[in-house]
Amino acid sequence: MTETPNPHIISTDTLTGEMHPIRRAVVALGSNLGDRMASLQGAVGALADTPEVWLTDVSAVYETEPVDSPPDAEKYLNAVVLFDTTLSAARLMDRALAIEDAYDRERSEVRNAPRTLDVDLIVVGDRRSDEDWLRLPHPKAHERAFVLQPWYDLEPDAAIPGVGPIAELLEKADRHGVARRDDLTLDLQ
Ligand SMILES: Nc1ncnc2c1ncn2[C@@H]1O[C@H](COP(=O)(O)OP(=O)(O)OP(=O)(O)O)[C@@H](O)[C@H]1O
Ligand SMILES: Nc1nc2c(c(=O)[nH]1)N=C(CO)CN2
Repeated sequence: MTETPNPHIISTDTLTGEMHPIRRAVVALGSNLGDRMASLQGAVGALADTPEVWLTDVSAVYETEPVDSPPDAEKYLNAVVLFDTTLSAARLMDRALAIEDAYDRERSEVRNAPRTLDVDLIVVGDRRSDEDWLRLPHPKAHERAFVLQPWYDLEPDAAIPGVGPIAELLEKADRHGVARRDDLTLDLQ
């Protein structure tokens, strides 16, 4: 793992010249197709290798019943990754999509079709966005136990900006079918 930088660092985007302060980000990973652990670990490694991204923590792995999915969908493995970054949310979104593509993610017309890898941006500092290509905070994170539970394990006092503390959200969420797999672990790298 790379060392977390001084929190007062501000980086200048080499293309746009924009200045970005360092921000905390939470990314949720999911896989229910192929070698699920290999995809999740690959995504953690790819995030760790991203310039201007400094991983701070990776959660336990949870095996979860598919939510809002086709009837034959297999169980997911889910985890969350926490990091500091000076990248803009737009660049993080590009990076998330590129990491999914690197793990053979197919984009199907079927809603919530099985996928080798899903990389969702949950929060990026207090950035808000309501564009189709970038919604922040993630519009479904507040009701998804497969996101809230692994995040809560790492940061019980965290909150989703503009929504509320994750401890309260988790109490209201349906935790059925969300099982911690202590036999599976992801390396921070
Ligand atoms: N916070 C976000 N995280 C990830 N993708 C996002 C986000 N906001 C918008 N998107 C857009 O959503 C598209 C990816 O949708 P995808 O098919 O992966 O959604 P999904 O993961 O199936 O659904 P869900 O949003 O329910 O998790 C991308 O084009 C991406 O730009
Ligand atoms: N358990 C679980 N269910 C899901 C998941 C997921 O990651 N885990 N992702 C989905 C689409 O993003 C739809 N349903």
